[in-house]
Amino acid sequence: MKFSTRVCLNLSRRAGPGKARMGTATHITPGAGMAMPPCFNIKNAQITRLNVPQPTPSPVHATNPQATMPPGYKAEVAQLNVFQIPDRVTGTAGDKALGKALVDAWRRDGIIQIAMSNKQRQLWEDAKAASRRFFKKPHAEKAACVDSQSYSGYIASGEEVTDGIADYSEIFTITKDLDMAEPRVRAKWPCHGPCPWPDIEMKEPMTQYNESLGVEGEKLLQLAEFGLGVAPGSLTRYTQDGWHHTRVLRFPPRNATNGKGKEGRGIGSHTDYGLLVISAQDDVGGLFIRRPSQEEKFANWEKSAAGLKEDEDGWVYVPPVAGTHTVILGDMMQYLTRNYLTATPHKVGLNTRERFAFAYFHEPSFQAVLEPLQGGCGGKASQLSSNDTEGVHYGTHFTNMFIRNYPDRITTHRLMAEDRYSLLSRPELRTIGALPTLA
Ligand SMILES: O=C(O)CCC(=O)C(=O)O
Ligand SMILES: [Fe+2]
Repeated sequence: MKFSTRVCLNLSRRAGPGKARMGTATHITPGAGMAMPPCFNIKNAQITRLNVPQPTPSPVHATNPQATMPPGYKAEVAQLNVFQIPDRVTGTAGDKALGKALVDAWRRDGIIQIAMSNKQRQLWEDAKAASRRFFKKPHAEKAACVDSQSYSGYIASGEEVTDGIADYSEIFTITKDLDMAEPRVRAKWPCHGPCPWPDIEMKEPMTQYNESLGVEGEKLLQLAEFGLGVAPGSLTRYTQDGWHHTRVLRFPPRNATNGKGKEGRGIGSHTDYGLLVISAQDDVGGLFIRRPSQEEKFANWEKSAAGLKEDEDGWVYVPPVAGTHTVILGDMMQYLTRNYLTATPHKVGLNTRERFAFAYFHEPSFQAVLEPLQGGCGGKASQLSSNDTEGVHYGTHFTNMFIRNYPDRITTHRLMAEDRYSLLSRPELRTIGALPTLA
């Protein structure tokens, strides 16, 4: 069987692996015309004393955040602190206090909000302009952006399925962009291959924005290590050559869909699969999350959490705040911390206007075999399931997710036809493990 690297066919489906839940916000109401984001409340005072830089001023998108909530949804409205992340994390007292504040906020709210630097803000504007340009292209041109070896490329509205229902999101996925001569591509590693960029106008700004988020993701992991009380490197050892990837997203207005999904639903409830999800949204509004809860248990790497509590109460709406990224947690963070930090269930509703967003996934290496952290976590990490003795191979978790999400995509057919899946158990695909003893 022959495969071209680019084809004009895309039948992807997101059948399932988990998504679901949300966080709480903290509590300063931004006033109309306020120049600073609603930042630093109680913890703030403490952070300021420790010389953590203040956030750059950025206006909130809406003077009434509630007003941006998609119609037909009922949820509490989050009012999140905006944390300022330093240019470098070196282990100062300020870094340690900030790490603790971030971990506390994730445990309480399931989500944090961080200020973009001026540079990042420019990169986000450029990436957003490129996204708008791309999604305006004729369908055939977008649909040609598919690759038979990687899961990078275009997914039309209604093609991805979460928990059995089509999502209305239109997506361009960017995984590690590896050319055909790259040894892992030549060795036919699952999911490894080129990104089928439509043009340089898309490639350049997206690549630059993603690289900047990669730096942010590493700093957040370093800070999280302090906050968790584990040895430096306990998390970042897994992200050498991390399998970071991005979903560039467009959501149609609720009254202009193609009828394949469910009225008003953008993406169904799910958790994402790696360490951190750093997101930016425009001023339209659509994201909901669930706060961590003792009552809501899930382990998406074992059993799909897709659809979790989707139509139940308890959701928190995350209104757009200009000049900020939000950061939620993925399955591997939950696994590593044995439920001390839990993956954040979330979902997206359709609004009256089209909405553009980015979700950047800061991930372990494809080759990483993760094992739960030893120590730290305030001594409160819990038992994982009894069959957890071998750790989790991230590359297998990722491949399983994408096969399940896109069973009809050319990439899945080729992976199966060439028996690439069996390579996942080879030692050369499992070269990054946990240190024998940590902390
Ligand atoms: O649109 C958003 O804000 C989030 C998108 C999302 O959850 C995803 O792409 O997995
Ligand atoms: Fe997500």
